[in-house]
Amino acid sequence: MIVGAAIVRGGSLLVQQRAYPPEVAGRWELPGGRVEPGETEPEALRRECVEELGVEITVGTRVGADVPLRSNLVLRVYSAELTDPDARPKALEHKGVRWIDATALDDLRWLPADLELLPALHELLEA
Ligand SMILES: Nc1nc2c([nH]c(=O)n2[C@H]2C[C@H](O)[C@@H](COP(=O)(O)OP(=O)(O)OP(=O)(O)O)O2)c(=O)[nH]1
Repeated sequence: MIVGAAIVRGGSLLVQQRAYPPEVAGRWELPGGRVEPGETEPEALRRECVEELGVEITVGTRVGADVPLRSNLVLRVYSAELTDPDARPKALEHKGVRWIDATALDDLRWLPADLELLPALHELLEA
């Protein structure tokens, strides 16, 4: 299971730009990663956000349907907020991070699997 966090603040979504591997470097994704043995999905998201962004998040509810990835993996997204709304997420393992509003969702060069999440992300940001 791969989990992703749709972190929203004031109508904007936090996105991060992959630095590796070369095939996908420069493409955008949601913070997150693999759920390790013994972790719950929210625990994995909180760990990944500390590792990738240096921030604590509060995990909410599921966003969209599971997206199948290669080799028996699926991507499952949860809504989230910064626990401290004034925290400044940093690109610790990525090329960059950015807050985008709903109008920018469709213009980003996403990882291919994330395109399936766009309707649900629109709904989340426009709610
Ligand atoms: N974090 C994240 N991964 C995504 C998204 N969309 C998508 O296809 N993926 C894929 C890319 C990777 O193949 C996989 C997550 O790998 P990762 O490298 O971020 O995870 P990780 O830190 O746990 O690393 P590893 O143990 O797999 O090396 O999921 C997304 O929006 N966010």
